[in-house]
Amino acid sequence: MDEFSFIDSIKQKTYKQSSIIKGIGDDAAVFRQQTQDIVIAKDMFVEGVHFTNNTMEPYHIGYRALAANLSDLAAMGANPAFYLVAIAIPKKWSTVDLDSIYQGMKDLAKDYQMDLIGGDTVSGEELTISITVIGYVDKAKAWYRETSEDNDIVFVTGTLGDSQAGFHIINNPGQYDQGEDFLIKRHRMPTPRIHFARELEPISRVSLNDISDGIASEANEIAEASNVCLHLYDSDIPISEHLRQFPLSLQTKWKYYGGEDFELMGTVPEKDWHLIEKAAEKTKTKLSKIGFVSSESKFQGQVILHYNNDKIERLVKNGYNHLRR
Ligand SMILES: Nc1ncnc2c1ncn2[C@@H]1O[C@H](COP(=O)(O)OP(=O)(O)OP(=O)(O)O)[C@@H](O)[C@H]1O
Ligand SMILES: Cc1ncc(C[n+]2csc(CCOP(=O)(O)O)c2C)c(N)n1
Ligand SMILES: [Mg+2]
Ligand SMILES: [Mg+2]
Ligand SMILES: [Mg+2]
Repeated sequence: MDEFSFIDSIKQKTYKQSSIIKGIGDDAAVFRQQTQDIVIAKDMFVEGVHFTNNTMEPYHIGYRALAANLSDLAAMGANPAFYLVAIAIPKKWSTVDLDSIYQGMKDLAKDYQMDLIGGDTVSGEELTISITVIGYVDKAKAWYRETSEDNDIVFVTGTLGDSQAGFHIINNPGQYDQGEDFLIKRHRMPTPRIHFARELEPISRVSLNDISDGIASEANEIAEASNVCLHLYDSDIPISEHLRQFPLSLQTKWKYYGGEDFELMGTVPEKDWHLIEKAAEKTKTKLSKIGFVSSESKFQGQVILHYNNDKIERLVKNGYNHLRR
């Protein structure tokens, strides 16, 4: 295999998006846009940091890398259209492995009619994939973290902590007999909540964030950006039945600080709560009300956790942090 036949092998023969003018094959891609706002995000996926040859098969590497990127488009409310893939490939990876990585991306991209329109290929020491995703929202309909207000309802999709539980099971084989496949799949093939997020478009205001580093981190990002306090009820944080087999200390650690669940959390005015419920119903997405927003100055920019016994404490930004030394 050489670089050019590799590129040829990943190139789509046809494109699904009608706005594409030039896809793979020149110095850059070209698409034409007139009426909507364009949303762009990038996330990297690195061997030894996000996966090892023990935690993921090549197919999962591609799937999970694109899923994380799509999750950011979901958090903006965007409709995905294009992706570009830069990949650094160590010598030990075979053509078959690379095909599987791209098949993982392709299968997920198909669910959203996305086209691969470019990228870059280099050799490297660790497998590294950097994806850029591009999508659209109606004019001025992207959802931002800084729009949360007093009395909003705080919500989250899905269940939290599953991905880290799956990661733990992969690393401790044979020790758990319940929900193994479910939890491991949540780690390897998370579902970006695009369909749910797209249904929110009629709502006047939603503050939205995807959960890549753990809800403790993402809830604080909304609180800080909006200068409000997010109050969360510990007993309302949704976890799967399979997470309950683990010691409480691990359940707590994973649901708040685990990350890589790629669920969405956000806040919405009380009057629009029924619209969020409708979006969840229509897209068969699990939805939980987990708290409320206050603007009291004492707790501005903070997240407060409420326990059943009326005890409260600050939930600090202790999620996954790449640069914490
Ligand atoms: N090295 C960088 N250079 C330029 N901008 C960056 C860089 N790293 C992050 N950003 C920007 O900083 C903002 C926050 O990025 P961050 O990666 O924390 O968000 P995220 O993708 O939602 O989280 P995660 O990476 O955990 O999925 C985004 O606007 C992102 O584009
Ligand atoms: C081999 C291996 N070691 C550790 C982890 C855990 N992990 C890596 S990155 C991340 C947060 C999200 O990253 P990002 O901020 O880049 O989206 C988490 C929880 C893993 N998945 N695989
Ligand atoms: Mg990022
Ligand atoms: Mg994000
Ligand atoms: Mg991200």
